[in-house]
Amino acid sequence: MSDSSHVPPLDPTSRVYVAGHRGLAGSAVWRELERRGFTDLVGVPSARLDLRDRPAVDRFFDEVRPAVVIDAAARVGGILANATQPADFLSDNVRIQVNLLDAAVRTGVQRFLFLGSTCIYPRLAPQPITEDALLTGPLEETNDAYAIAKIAGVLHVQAIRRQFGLPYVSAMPTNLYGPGDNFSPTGSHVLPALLRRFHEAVRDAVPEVVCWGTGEPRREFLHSDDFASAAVFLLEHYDDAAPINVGVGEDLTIRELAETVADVVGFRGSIVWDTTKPDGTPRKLLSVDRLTGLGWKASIPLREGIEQTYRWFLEHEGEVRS
Ligand SMILES: NC(=O)C1=CN([C@@H]2O[C@H](COP(=O)(O)OP(=O)(O)OC[C@H]3O[C@@H](n4cnc5c(N)ncnc54)[C@H](OP(=O)(O)O)[C@@H]3O)[C@@H](O)[C@H]2O)C=CC1
Ligand SMILES: C[C@H]1O[C@H](OP(=O)(O)OP(=O)(O)OC[C@H]2O[C@@H](n3cnc4c(=O)[nH]c(N)nc43)[C@H](O)[C@@H]2O)[C@@H](O)[C@@H](O)C1=O
Repeated sequence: MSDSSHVPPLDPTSRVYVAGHRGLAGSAVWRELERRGFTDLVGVPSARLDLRDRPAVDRFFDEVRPAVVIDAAARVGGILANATQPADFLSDNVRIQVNLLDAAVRTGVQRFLFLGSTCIYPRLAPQPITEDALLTGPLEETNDAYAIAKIAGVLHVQAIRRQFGLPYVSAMPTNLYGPGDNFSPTGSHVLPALLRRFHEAVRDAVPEVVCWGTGEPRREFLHSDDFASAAVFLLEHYDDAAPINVGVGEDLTIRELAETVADVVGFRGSIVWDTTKPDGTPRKLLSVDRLTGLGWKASIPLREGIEQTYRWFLEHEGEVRS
């Protein structure tokens, strides 16, 4: 297990490259680093640096020479995007992470945080899911291609530790939400999708909202600001080959989530379940014992986080990703 005592604190003047700094997780990590006084942050939009382009990534690392890399860049999407574009999810994510990790090793990056996902764990893993459930059973079919890419990333980090002795680590966030999320009606995750759908139903006086699946699956949700706090904490307190779960350790049904979102948004109509859409994994509640054992705990209650994200959505409705 990790030994926090030998992880040196991050120097706030060191150059930190946040890959995917405009995304949900990356933008929150950026804000957290700024809040903690980091003065040399680097971020480049995908339109200027496509991380699938290996020569471009190599040139970027040669020029910029970051000391620390947080990899929050990936092709990311909800259950439908994953199920319908598996080749893109596998190919893009393998290329992005391989290019970043290889360039980091080659140019002497000191610390690297790779972000996986809870979908790396078997579909029917015992609950709550501990980190040692990895590779113990079959994956959930709706996101197996994405999961295999992420598992390759975890193994790549472990191989780098073995071969080069570098203190690179992997974190497995549970389902995230927050300001700057993707609110696409078909491509996004459930929480932003429902915020938007219920909001539009209220706005347009529609009496009925359709949600996907049976409503029975259980999910856990972590606010992106909490995630960012954990990410920086891990860079300073975690140095182990095993991936570490990042979550709250509590879940709810999708039906309960829909009712909460409806209440926050002020929707008083009926909720209908479209069972032609997939449920996905029945449950993926994380064990967060390893993380809490190091001294970190989530602090934003779900209802409060949803209210805050809805306020953000209202202020940015015209510019949200869709
Ligand atoms: N959201 C969630 O619920 C969860 C997310 N994760 C993981 O966290 C990480 C961040 O996810 P999240 O913030 O939600 O995702 P987002 O979609 O919000 O952000 C992803 C970022 O990756 C960048 N990106 C994508 N493709 C490329 C590319 N080819 N070249 C350069 N940059 C690229 C995008 O940059 P740009 O904006 O410039 O186009 C974007 O800002 C991912 O690794 C994801 O797998 C893990 C568990 C749950
Ligand atoms: C983070 C995680 O995200 C994905 O896995 P997922 O947890 O299944 O994610 P989801 O948020 O899309 O769905 C959660 C549940 O919610 C239900 N649901 C209801 N109504 C809507 C809806 O309107 N949109 C969506 N997307 N889901 C809906 C939906 O049917 C499912 O039962 C993978 O990309 C995976 O690879 C991954 O890592």
